[in-house]
Amino acid sequence: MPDAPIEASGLVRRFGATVAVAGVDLRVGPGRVHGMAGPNGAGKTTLLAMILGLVRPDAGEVRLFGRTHAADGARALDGVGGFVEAPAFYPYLTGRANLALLADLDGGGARDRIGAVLELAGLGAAAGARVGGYSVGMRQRLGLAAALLRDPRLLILDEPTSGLDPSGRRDVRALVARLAGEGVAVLLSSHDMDEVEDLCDDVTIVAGGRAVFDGTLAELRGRAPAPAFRLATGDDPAALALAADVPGVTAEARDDGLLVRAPRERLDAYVIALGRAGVAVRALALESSALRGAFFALTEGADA
Ligand SMILES: Nc1ncnc2c1ncn2[C@@H]1O[C@H](COP(=O)(O)OP(=O)(O)OP(=O)(O)O)[C@@H](O)[C@H]1O
Repeated sequence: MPDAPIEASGLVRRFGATVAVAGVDLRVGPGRVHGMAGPNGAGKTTLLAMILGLVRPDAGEVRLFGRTHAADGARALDGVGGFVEAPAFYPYLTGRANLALLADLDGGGARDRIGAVLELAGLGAAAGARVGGYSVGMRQRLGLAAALLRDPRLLILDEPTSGLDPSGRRDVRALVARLAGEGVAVLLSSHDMDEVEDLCDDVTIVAGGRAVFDGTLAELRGRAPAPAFRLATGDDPAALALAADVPGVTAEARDDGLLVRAPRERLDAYVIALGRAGVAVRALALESSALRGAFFALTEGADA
């Protein structure tokens, strides 16, 4: 069996008295999109930085396609592209010139790929403008273009859609899905469980420097509590009483209506029961998705 794009075990990293990462294992297979989610300060960026060889672990080992930073030096990053935190560029140079500098450092065929990666990242039109004038989203796109210059088989992205507007997020998600379809392994961190749900095959949820969940998206869904909905009716006390009669549905009164927890098919039964009982449904909106519920259940109370 060929070596996995990422095989990391027992990773630990301290900063003074702070234990940023307290013993994490991670495996990412080819063509998989692996999400790393967790609250602020959970240790996501430190983990990605250790995997990219930017931060040295106090304990544990990272193997990228079987190579280690300690034994293989810069060669450990052959076939690996990515960035942690916001990607940095020269503001007085154009996007294209910044990529040309990086391509010269990388060598190989990187120079020939500049035009193509600018297009892929949706920056074709802005390639000739100085980076100093770029928006946060455009810098993010340039970071992605830079990561793609290396024609990676493994892409490591720290919050790649932060700072992007909805259409930018959609573009980046489509690009990640397309690359994964071509066999590229992608490890990305995200605060957005909807994005993780949309994009990822596998998920590691980190809290307080530990992996509190590591598995497939389907397994995470299996652990998820029922989603929550906000419900406004013509008669909340009657609706509350009716909820007790529908199996699988729980409801509680809130200042602005009711909060109802139920799997979707049970929710349908409840809404039909409300109609039959003459209770008007004025508004029904998703408050928290099942996956967000799982995220909160796993990370609440963790020392993050
Ligand atoms: N260079 C550093 N020096 C000191 N402490 C650090 C350093 N880098 C990270 N930390 C600390 O390590 C912990 C984990 O930080 P990290 O940035 O890895 O978390 P994160 O999950 O990426 O958070 P966020 O979602 O806010 O980006 C935090 O308590 C942070 O303050």
